[in-house]
Amino acid sequence: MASAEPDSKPPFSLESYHVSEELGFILQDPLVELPPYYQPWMDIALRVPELVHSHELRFHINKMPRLSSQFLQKHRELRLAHLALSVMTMGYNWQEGENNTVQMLPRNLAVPYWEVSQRLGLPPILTHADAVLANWRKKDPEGPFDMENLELLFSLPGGDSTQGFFLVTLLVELAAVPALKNIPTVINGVRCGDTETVARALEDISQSIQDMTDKLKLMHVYVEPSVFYGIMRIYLSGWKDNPCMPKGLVYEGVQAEPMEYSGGSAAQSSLLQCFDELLGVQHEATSGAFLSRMRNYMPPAHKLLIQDISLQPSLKSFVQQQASERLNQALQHCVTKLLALRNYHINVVSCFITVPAARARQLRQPRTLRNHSQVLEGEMISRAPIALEERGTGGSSIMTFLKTVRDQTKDTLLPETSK
Ligand code: HEM
Repeated sequence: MASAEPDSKPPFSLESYHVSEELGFILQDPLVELPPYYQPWMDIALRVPELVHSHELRFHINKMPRLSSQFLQKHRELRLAHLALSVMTMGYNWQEGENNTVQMLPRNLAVPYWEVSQRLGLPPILTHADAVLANWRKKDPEGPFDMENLELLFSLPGGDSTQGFFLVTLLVELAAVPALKNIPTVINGVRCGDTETVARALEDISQSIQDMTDKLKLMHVYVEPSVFYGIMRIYLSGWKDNPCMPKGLVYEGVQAEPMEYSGGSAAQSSLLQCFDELLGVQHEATSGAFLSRMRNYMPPAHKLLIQDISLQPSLKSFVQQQASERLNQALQHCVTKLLALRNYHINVVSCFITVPAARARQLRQPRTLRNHSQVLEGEMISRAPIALEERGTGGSSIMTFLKTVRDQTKDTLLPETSK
C-alpha cells in the first residue's frame, strides 16, 4: 500500500544483502585458489572438459581422496570450493550422455559437497551463483571488465562457446548494477512521497535494463548455437523433472534416498525477480511457482533481498496516486524495457534451443543430402539429450513458461499504454 506520509523506518539499503556497489550480485574478486590441502579437488576440477572428453573423469573422481570441508573458512573459499565441486559433479554425472548417467555420487565428492552447500545455503548442484557469479577473473587486474579481459576459472565441455555463454551472462549481470543501486532510491522515494526522485531513479533503471538487453545480444557473437545445444547444455542439466533421471541422484554418505535438484539456469539470477517485485509484476500460478523455487538456488542474502522488496509499499499504487505525468511515463518506460528484455530473451532461447531442437528432430529422419559443414553441425546437434528438447535446464517447459512470464509483465503496464 502506498503512502505519501514521511516514514520513520531506517532507509532501505542494499548493505546487508551481499550486493556490491561496483558489481551487484557478482562475487567480488573471486579467489582462484583454495588452501593447498584441497589441491586434489582443484587438479581435477580444472581439467573437467579434457577428462570428460577422454572419458576419464569418473575414474579420477572415484579415486580422489576424501577431504574434510572444515579447513574452508571464508565465504569466498566456500564459493570457490562449491564451484569446483559443482563442475566435477556435472561432469561426473553427464560424462557418458543422457543414457548413461549415474545413480550415485561417490561419498568422497558427495559428503564435502553437501557440507559446503549447507554452509553457503546453496543446493548441491551447479547454480548460476557458481557458474556465472563466482567463476571469473580479469586477465589484467587493472584492465576493464569486458569480454577480452575476462576469463572463466572453471569450464565445462564446449570450448569457446561455453566460455562465451558464462561471460556474456556475467556482463548482463554487470549491466544491471545501476538498476540494482536505484532500487533503494525508488523504495525510499515512495516511502517519503518524493515523486521527482522516484521518477529519476526509474529512468535510470530503464536505461540499465536496456543495457542488459544490449549485452544479451552478445550471445550471438560469442556462442555457437549448435555447440551450446549439442555439447554444452547437458552439463547444466539437473536431476529434477528430468525424464532421464526420474528418481534423482543419491549423494552417498549424505542420505540413502535420492535427491532431486534442478540444473543451472539464469532463471536463478536474482535480477529480474527484484525488478518484478519492485514494479509489481505478478506471476501466474505455475510459472510463479517455478520462479519462487528458483529462489532456493540463489545465495540466501539475494533471495532475502527479493523478499524484502516484495514487502515494501506498492510502487504502482504510489504512481497512480501521484498523478504525475513524468512519474507515470517513467514507470511505463521501465516495464516496457523489462518486457523488451524478456521478448529478446525469448528470441535468444528460440535461436539456441528451439531451432536446434527442430533440426535435431529433422536429423533423426531418414538421411537427406548434406554438405560438409551441415554434417559437422548435424553431428553436434544430434548429440544433444532428447529428454531436454522441450525443457529448460531448470526443468521448465520452455516456451509456455517464458511467454506466460512475458505476458504477465505486459499486464503490469498501466492501462493507457497497454491498449
Ligand atoms: C543462450 C542464452 C540463454 C538461453 C538459451 C536461456 C534459456 C533459458 C530457458 C530455457 C529458461 C527457462 C527456465 C529453465 O528451465 O531454465 C530461461 C529462463 C530465464 N532466463 Fe535465460 N537463457 C539464456 C540467457 C540468459 C541470460 C544471459 C539471462 C540474464 C541474466 C537470462 C535470464 C533468464 C531469466 C531471468 C529466466 C526466468 C524467466 C524470466 O524471468 O523471464 N537468460 N532461460
